[in-house]
Amino acid sequence: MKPFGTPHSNHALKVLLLGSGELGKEVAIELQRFAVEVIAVDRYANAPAMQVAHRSHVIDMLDGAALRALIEQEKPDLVVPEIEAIHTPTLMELEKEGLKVVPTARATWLTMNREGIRRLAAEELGLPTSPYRFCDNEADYRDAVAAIGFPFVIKPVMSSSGKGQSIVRDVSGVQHAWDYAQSGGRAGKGKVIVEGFVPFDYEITLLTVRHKAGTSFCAPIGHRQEDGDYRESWQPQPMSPVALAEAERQAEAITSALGGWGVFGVEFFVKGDSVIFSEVSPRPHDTGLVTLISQDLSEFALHARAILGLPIPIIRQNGASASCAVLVEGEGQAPRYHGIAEALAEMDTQLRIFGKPEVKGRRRMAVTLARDTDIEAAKAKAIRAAKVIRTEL
Ligand SMILES: Nc1ncnc2c1ncn2[C@@H]1O[C@H](COP(=O)(O)OP(=O)(O)OP(=O)(O)O)[C@@H](O)[C@H]1O
Ligand SMILES: NCC(=O)N[C@@H]1O[C@H](COP(=O)([O-])[O-])[C@@H](O)[C@H]1O
Ligand SMILES: [Mg+2]
Repeated sequence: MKPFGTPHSNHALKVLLLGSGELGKEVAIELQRFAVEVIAVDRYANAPAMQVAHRSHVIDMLDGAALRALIEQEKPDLVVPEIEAIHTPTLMELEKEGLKVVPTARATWLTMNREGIRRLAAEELGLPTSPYRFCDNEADYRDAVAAIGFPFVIKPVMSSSGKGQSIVRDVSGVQHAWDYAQSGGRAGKGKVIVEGFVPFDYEITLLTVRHKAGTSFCAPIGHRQEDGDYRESWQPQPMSPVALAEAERQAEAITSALGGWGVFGVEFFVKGDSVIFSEVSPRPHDTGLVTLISQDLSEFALHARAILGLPIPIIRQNGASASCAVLVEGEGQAPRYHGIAEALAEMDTQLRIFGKPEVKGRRRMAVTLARDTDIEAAKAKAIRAAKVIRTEL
C-alpha cells in the first residue's frame, strides 16, 4: 500500500465505496480519520455515506460498463463494496488489470449470489447448512418444495435484508412466496433458493477480521430477525464453548476460502452444540451495528484498519450491549425526527440517524445503541429508546 496522504491532492490515498448506506457511512467516517480520500457511490443521490464522503457519484452499479468507466475515471487505490448488488464480473476483470478490491473480487462475486457462496460452503468446504435447491422456473420450484418439505424458506439468489424472502409453512403459501420472490429481489426476476427451515435455539453473526497479522474474532452477536431483516442485536451472545469453537472453525474455513483483508459477517444457526452455516458478508454486517457501542474497535474501525493493512492488536468488548433498528413505514421525503432527547435520556444510550433522504414502504432509518448490566437489560433499553422516536414524513 502506498503511504497515507492528503485528500484532494496528488498524494491522496483513495477509497471508492460501492454502496453508501448506513454501514458505508460508518466505514467512511473511520477512513476519514486517517485522511483517506473517500468517494461514495450508490444508485441514488444523498445516500448516507455520500454525506460524509469527499465526493460521490450516482450510477447503476449493476451496469458493468458504467462501473468500469467510473473506476477508470477515479483510479482508486482500493474499491470497497458495501452491498451485494454490484456487477462483480467487472470487478474481477479490473482486479486482473491491477485494481485492489476488498476483500477480493472473487469474494464479492461469490457472495453477490446465494448460489456461489452456498455451493462453496456446503459442497466444497463441507460446512453443515440447511438442505437447499436452486430453481429458476415455477415447475422446478414445485419440485424443490416437494423435495425440501414444509416449513421452508425461499429467497431470491440476489437480495439482502430479507427482500423477496418468505417462510412458507404449508401449501397455501407456496404460490404467493414464488410471486413475491420474483418481484422482491434487488435485481428483479430470476433464480431462487429454497432452503429447509432450521429450527435453531438462537442465531449469531460471528464478525471475523482477516488482517495483516492473521484472523481475529469478535465476541458472538445474537440477533432477532423479522421478515428476514434484523430488529435487535446484542453482544456477547452466550454460547457453549463447544458451539463457539465450532463457529470459529467454520468462520475460519469460509473466510480463508474467500481470502483478502477485511471484516466478514459470518451468520450461523445454533441448536445445542450444533452450528449450521447460513451465509457470509465479506464486509461489515448490519447486526454488527451494536459494535458501535459494544466494542473498541467497532466493526467499521476494524474494517478500515484491516483493509489499510494496519495492526489490530486487541478488540476490547465493553460488556452487555444491544442495538435496535428504527424502522419507518410510509411514503415521503426528508423525514423529520422527534423524541431524540427522550431517546437519549437514559445513561449509556446512543443513536445514529442515517440521513436517508426518503422512505417508500418500510426502511431502516436509524439505530439505537445501549449498554447495561446484562443482555436483557441492554436490549430493553435499546428498544425503549427506539420506541420514543417518532418520524414525520
Ligand atoms: N433456512 C433457514 N431456516 C431458518 N431461518 C432462516 C433460514 N434462512 C433464513 N432464515 C431467517 O431469515 C433471516 C434472514 O435470512 P438471510 O440472512 O439469508 O437473508 P438476507 O436477505 O441475506 O439478510 P441480510 O442481508 O440482512 O443478511 C435469518 O437471519 C434467519 O432469521
Ligand atoms: N443487510 C444488508 C444491510 O443492512 N445493508 C445496509 O443497508 C443499506 C441499504 O439500505 P436501503 O435498502 O435502506 O437503501 C446498504 O447500503 C447497507 O448499508
Ligand atoms: Mg443474513
